[in-house]
Amino acid sequence: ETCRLYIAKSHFYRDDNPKFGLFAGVDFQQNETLPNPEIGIPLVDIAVGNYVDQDKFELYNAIIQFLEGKVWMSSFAGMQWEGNHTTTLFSPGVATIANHHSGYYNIDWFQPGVLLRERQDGVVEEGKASPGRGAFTNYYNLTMRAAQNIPAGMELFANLGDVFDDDREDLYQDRITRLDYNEAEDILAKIATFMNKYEKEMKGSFQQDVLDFILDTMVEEVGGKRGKVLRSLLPQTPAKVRKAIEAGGAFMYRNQDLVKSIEWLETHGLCVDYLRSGTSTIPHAGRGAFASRSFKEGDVIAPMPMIPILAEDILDMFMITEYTNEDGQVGLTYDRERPIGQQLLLNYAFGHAESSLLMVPTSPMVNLINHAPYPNARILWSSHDHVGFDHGIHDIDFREWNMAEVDPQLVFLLIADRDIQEGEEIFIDYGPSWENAWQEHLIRFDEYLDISGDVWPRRSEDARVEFKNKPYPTDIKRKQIPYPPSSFTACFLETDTVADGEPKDNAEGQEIFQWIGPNSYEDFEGQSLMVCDLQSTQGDETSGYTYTVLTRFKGSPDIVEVKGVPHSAIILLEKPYMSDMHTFGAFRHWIEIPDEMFPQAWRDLRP
Ligand SMILES: C[S@@+](CC[C@H](N)C(=O)[O-])C[C@H]1O[C@@H](n2cnc3c(N)ncnc32)[C@H](O)[C@@H]1O
Repeated sequence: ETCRLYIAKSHFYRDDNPKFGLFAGVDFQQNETLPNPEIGIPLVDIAVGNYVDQDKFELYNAIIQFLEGKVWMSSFAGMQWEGNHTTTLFSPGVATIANHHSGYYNIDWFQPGVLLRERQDGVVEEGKASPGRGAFTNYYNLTMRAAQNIPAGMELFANLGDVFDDDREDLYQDRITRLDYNEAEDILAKIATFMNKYEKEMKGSFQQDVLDFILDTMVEEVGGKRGKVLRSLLPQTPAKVRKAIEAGGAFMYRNQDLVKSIEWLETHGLCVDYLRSGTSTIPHAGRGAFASRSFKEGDVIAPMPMIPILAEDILDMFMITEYTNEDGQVGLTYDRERPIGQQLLLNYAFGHAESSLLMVPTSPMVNLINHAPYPNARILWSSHDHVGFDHGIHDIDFREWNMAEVDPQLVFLLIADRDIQEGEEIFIDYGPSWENAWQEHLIRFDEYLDISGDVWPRRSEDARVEFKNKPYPTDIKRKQIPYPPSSFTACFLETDTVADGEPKDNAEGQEIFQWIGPNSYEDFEGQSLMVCDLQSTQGDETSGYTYTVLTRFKGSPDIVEVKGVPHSAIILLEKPYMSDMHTFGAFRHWIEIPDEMFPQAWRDLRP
């Protein structure tokens, strides 16, 4: 069977910083989505502000800085309204294990996949309570796509976004960046056109003279150190110019070692493409991971590189109050006396009762693996050097790991515990403490049923199904609230001023704008999502519905009107702290690492 994604030693691998990377096992065409749509877990209001004690501050600060390198902007998954302060997105799989290259990227987010997702059958039932409500994430279908044609064997590098690159400008001052390469590609293209055109007239060494002249002139034009950098990125002989064009440009020509052969990946890498997502076969468990091929007992189903979280209580959540100091700056107070729960990420983390260390898996689909008391798979510490594993770390207290410099290499292997058929759901044993916690949760849930009955408030996802093809109600005097009480409408808005001759203000004196995009569903981005209030609707079933909406543009206090917003650009989302995962009493427990494999040096809580 073909393996579409491998983990192997990265282009950035160094003996003192053994990084692994993600590689394409097949060709991907530009804009093609990468396999294995993932879940996203919102991290809501995680902050050092949780920990005012000075002795803890440093550790928690280090944890947060480390995590910041692993998370994404919440708007990529349309989850920016989960909380009021700082929400970030953790998405395992491709988004987390692909490295970043300052000079290049070949994958980036395909945002509409999650923003316009439809309900996944059987995960939760509309209007019905379930002990699983709020215990697993409701963000799924997160995919990345090829930003260019990617040949089989190539390492994948993610686009961290222009904002991120701008922030990093200082950091890159001595490095070659994407912008340098872009410039080099432009020059190379011009050189190639010129040389093609005059190839016949230019004999022998004359070609070289002309190339030298072009390079000298261009470098002079750019000037200084950057000019020299640019020259170093460009092929220096006519023959090399031809080769660079064949290789796909200046970057690809200089970095041919980024493309490995499939034989190399098979020998030096591990496949991370043997699991698929689906609705779990266990009631109330949410989604699950299913085998996409058969396994023999003892086979590696997937390697599981783990992200460490050095203190479990960083996931505690508290009531937050805003205050304004004398200088008018707004700050947040985390009220440690008023805990309100724990981050959803806790349910995806592996831990041990005698330790405050948690670890979250990062490879594709493995976060979907559910618990069964008689499982078909188990975890082991990896001894595969393909994924750069450091066993020395077992002997060091985790609070002394040097995370600022080196990513700790913690890798489990998921092993088949018996023969497994293609299509079977994969289970591991989450351990007795998890099982006990779940049983206690079921008892509390029965009490909930006694008091509240088997009902659950409607959610935006329910309404998304209802209004897929039918117009949203826009009656301003709404006697009845047409949407679930926890939800609000948001619109993908790119706008322009109205055409000449049309009214520029409405009856309320609000400025009017015209909706201009994004024109295709593929281009919808979380960044352009704005809270919007639907005022009126035009059109019909055949022509399609459009809406006039009120909104506020980012950073402006004024309400404005936008007309011509199509039905497909409107989405229902949950208000801050109102989605299922914020439910008070929702199930929270980490997955237990078997005692015999949990290192002694990490047991900081041992009595
Ligand atoms: C690591 S996640 C597994 C993926 C999760 N099912 C999802 O849809 O994202 C762990 C969570 O899955 C659910 N879960 C896993 N095994 C379960 C089981 N045997 N019974 C009920 N819920 C289970 C619980 O909510 C648990 O906290």
